[in-house]
Amino acid sequence: MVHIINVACIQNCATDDLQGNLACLDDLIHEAVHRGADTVALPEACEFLSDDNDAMKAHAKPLDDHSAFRMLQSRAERHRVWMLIGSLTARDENGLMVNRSLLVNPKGDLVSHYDKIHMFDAKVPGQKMSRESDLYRPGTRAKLVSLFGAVMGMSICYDVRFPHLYRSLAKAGATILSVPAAFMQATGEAHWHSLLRARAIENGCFVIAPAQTGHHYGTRHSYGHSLIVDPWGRVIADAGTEVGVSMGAIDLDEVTRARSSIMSLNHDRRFEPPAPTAMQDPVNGRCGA
Ligand SMILES: O=C(O)CNC(=O)[C@H](CS)NC(=O)CCC(=O)C(=O)O
Repeated sequence: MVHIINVACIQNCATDDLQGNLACLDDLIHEAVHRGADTVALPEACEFLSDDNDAMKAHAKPLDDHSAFRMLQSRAERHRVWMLIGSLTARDENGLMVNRSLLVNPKGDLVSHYDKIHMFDAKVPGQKMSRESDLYRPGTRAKLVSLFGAVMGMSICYDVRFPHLYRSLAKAGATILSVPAAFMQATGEAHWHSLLRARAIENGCFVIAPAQTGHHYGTRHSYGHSLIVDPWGRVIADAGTEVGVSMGAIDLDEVTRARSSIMSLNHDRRFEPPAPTAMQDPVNGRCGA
């Protein structure tokens, strides 16, 4: 097993200009390879974002007819790198739209994919209501993949708010967790670093989180700050807010070090859930008068 993996997080700002987005990604991938990356990680929805649902639907293609997928796959092969395509807007075997994360090996073969499980249906102040579930068919299975002999658990963006997903990935053997994202500016400022560091610390895992940044359209801004976090919770790469590439060396011995010091991953205990209390306000969890 390789112990050091040189990961590049690509940080871009997708719009509804597919060719422009792909040209930008192509340049950034080139830069990442030039800087010594053996693994290149791209954000969620890295190839296309539009506020027009009809444009999203028209863009969503099955993988065998997906020009962005074909282009990125060819770059993995050309540069002989592993590529985590954080996600593409695609269609499944039944023609339903999925927010799909893909791992491509250095030969250009698609090794595995993961469909985002948790749909971002949210009302953030100052933003239009987000209803991801209007467009996408949510995934129903968690996925592990092998990367240089390390086990990586896949996820996407809003999934980061559901810690039991990562617990199950770590329990099943993951030592790296991928969380590609297009996190909102407002929620990113409040939550992004904390959520990612918590997932790393509580599971003794590296977290790789390539993210989108900047102004996409209308009122939509992404937070940026693509992060790589080590299993002790140290941020080893933070891309800030510019479009670009940030690099981090993943030393898998850090997983052993963190887990042999704090063994919380092995200290889970079964317990009875608390009985619901009639006295509690179901919304705020406060005791009734
Ligand atoms: O729309 C697409 O096609 C791609 N999907 C996304 O960008 C998704 C749904 S809008 N974004 C998030 O999950 C942000 C989560 C977030 O910001 C939070 O949890 O605070």
